[in-house]
Amino acid sequence: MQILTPQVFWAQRHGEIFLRVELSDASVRQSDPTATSCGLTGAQGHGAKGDNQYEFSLEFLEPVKPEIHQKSTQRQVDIKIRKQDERWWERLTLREKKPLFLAPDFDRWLDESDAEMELQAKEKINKISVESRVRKDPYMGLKKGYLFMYNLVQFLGFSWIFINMTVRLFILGQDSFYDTFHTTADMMYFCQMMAVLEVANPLLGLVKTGFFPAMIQVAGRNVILFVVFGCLDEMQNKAVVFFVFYLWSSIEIFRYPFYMLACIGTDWKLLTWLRYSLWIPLYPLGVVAEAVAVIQSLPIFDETRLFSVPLPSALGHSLSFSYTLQLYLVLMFLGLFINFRHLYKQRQRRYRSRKRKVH
Ligand SMILES: CCCCCCCCCCCCC/C=C/C(=O)SCCNC(=O)CCNC(=O)[C@H](O)C(C)(C)COP(=O)(O)OP(=O)(O)OC[C@H]1O[C@@H](n2cnc3c(N)ncnc32)[C@H](O)[C@@H]1OP(=O)(O)O
Repeated sequence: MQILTPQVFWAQRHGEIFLRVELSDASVRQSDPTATSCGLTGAQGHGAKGDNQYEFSLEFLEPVKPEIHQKSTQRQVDIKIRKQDERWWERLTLREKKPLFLAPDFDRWLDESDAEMELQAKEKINKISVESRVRKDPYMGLKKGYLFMYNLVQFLGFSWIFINMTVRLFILGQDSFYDTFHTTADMMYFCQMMAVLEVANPLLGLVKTGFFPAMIQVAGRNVILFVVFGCLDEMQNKAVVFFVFYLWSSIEIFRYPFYMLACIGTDWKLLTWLRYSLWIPLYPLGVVAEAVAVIQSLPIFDETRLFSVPLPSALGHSLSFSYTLQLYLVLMFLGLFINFRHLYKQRQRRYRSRKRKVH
């Protein structure tokens, strides 16, 4: 019996080869696939020249995986082969001259860029279906609602402080420096007490923030606010209060709205940039302003003996709290280093992942 070659149509994607063999009602035996070739042997079916035995073999341009999916239907034989490496082939066969029985399958045909778009769309659908399969946290809405409200309250509080100080600066000029504490301290107390939640939030798994950087930030500010300014009347009308409060609030009026938008899955480019860039000048300036406040408070603590630790008479009268603050000054710069590194990494991570998303 004469053995004929069937008409074979082909198309490709980055990861697969599709072959459509024009053989109806075929009983097909697949030739043993190798890493670089595939075909059919002894296929009995109805082809272009009627009922007959058909076979073909193709030597591929690049290696393929040995497992082959083959399906014989009333109209045709479909063969799907996976490529060894997921990349676009410039042609199907090793030999540049295409065999006469081979033609493009225009029903499946895509050029490289269309196939890439199809791949991206598939990946997107897969991602969505995986996400929807992951069990939803039943308290997600509650958590997001709480975080949104927290950030909103902090945003309003710090905006009030910032606007109040800016307006007073315009109206009173330098004179406004000296009564910053009396006009804004209550609101600052409120905001900074609330900020303790920022240490609790990562512990409760509500946000991905590192516990340690948040603790350094909140504890560092609260020592300055409640101990250095809050406990010493003499410090409260010093100009340094203005600079400390102004630097704190300048970052927070951008950080909290950024978090608010994150809670509702939104991201404004400019706001994100401000949140991840403003700290570069503001954080060191803030720590310098805080250090000036601590240094100015040292003689006052020495004089007033506030928080001094009584010592046995052989060792002297008492140990001034200013020694603790001198140690704190060293910790401040250590804290600055830790948080500066943390914020730098956060910035890198944010912009690296965004770049990856764009490409
Ligand atoms: C006895 C005491 C000892 C202590 C000794 C310590 C010494 C202290 C020295 C240090 C002194 C510091 C004093 C401070 C001075 C100043 O503040 S000066 C002014 C300038 N300051 C700043 O710029 C700092 C601002 N602060 C911060 O950025 C943070 O507080 C941080 C903890 C330092 C870092 O923020 P972090 O949250 O880690 O980074 P993010 O990238 O923003 O967040 C991570 C992810 O978590 C999400 N998230 C975080 N919080 C919230 C929230 N409230 N609501 C919703 N979502 C939140 C955020 O969206 C991120 O998610 P992804 O984007 O999905 O990653």
